[in-house]
Amino acid sequence: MRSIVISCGGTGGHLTPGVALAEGLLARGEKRGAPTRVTLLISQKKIDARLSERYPQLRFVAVPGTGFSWAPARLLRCIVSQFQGLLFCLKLLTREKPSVVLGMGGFTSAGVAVAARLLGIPLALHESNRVSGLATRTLGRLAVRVYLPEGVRLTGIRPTCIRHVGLPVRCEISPKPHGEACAKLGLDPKRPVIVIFGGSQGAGPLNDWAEAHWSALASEGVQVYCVTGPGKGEAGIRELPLKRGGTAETEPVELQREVRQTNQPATVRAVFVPFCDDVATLLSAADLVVSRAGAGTIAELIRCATPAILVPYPHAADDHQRANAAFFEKRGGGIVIEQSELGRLQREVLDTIFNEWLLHRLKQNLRQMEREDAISVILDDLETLVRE
Ligand SMILES: CC(=O)N[C@H]1[C@@H](OP(=O)(O)OP(=O)(O)OC[C@H]2O[C@@H](n3ccc(=O)[nH]c3=O)[C@H](O)[C@@H]2O)O[C@H](CO)[C@@H](O)[C@@H]1O
Repeated sequence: MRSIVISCGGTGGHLTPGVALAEGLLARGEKRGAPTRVTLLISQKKIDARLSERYPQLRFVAVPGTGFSWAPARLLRCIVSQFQGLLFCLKLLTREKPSVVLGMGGFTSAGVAVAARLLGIPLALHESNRVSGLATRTLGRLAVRVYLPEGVRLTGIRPTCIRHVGLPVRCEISPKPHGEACAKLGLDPKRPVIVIFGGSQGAGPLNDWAEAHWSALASEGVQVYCVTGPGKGEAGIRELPLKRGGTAETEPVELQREVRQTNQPATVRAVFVPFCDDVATLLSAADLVVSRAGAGTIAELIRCATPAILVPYPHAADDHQRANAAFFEKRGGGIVIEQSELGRLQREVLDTIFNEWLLHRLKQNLRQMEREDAISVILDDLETLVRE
């Protein structure tokens, strides 16, 4: 394949699978001595800039465009910016002449998909969620290939265009030794760790829950590591002194300056950070994760075999997070709690994190869940499409 344009902007959940495919293409090109020119289209949102700066070896281009909304002012902004995005993509595709365009869903896919169609460039779309998004539903008819998660159907698309395949996960996401991961995060590997993770934007209700409950968890000896999301929550380290029996006192102590070097810290710690650049370490340190049910997070939990309690975002488009979470629970990777039921989350966390048999069982199930290499499946298929 000479050149490809991958549209993957808007959220971390769209961008990181695009990065995973781009890394796969670069590796293939190097092995074959025939590099593919990869261009990743992202949005102008801060989260895209934050994530993409970690991959200087890849070529990112920010494209105009905002998400769809029925609110009149935002709808107008969406129409104008999508038109600007279409003009931008027409110019870019005319210049680049890619062999294929791949859209990973989301609002940044619209302009480039229409531009590809107008210029006669084959278009493929990838859907990561268990309910197809607006972009896949509307643009699917323009595509020669639509990749859907296992068992997901989409009406109005020719069945011969559909391939079922999972979410491409970046090569850096793989399980690391638990002790090393804890040490990297400043946590004690001998004590249970719960990670709270709200996806690329963070989740206010999960952050609030972590603030309200970290000291109760610490008093049971459980450490908390909460990724609040950029611009959300209050970063810092909170600690409770240890009692003799190993559980903590109930009065928090301030420990913002000192990071203890000993293997046996005399306190139980809760760490709050706005963003995490090393998700493999984060998930490898966790005995249990409490998170939103974004497709990206779920695929990474599976890759690292980390059990989770999922709290789906109740306002996600077409309620796709509930569908993602239900599938994960059905496969035995963890359990689902509704946001309206956060009152029982502490009990669920303690019951699960101290139940070694259950954690072991969930890990075993997670290891059974990833059966294929999504990157190879998609890249092989795209190469076939281009040859045809
Ligand atoms: C609120 C909402 O509608 N979110 C959607 C958004 O996901 P959103 O971006 O919120 O979350 P996902 O869980 O899908 O993916 C997040 C990605 O960002 C990375 N990351 C996140 C935080 C961090 O500190 N560091 C970091 O690297 C994660 O490792 C992961 O690769 O798109 C997904 C894919 O269509 C959907 O499934 C989600 O429902």
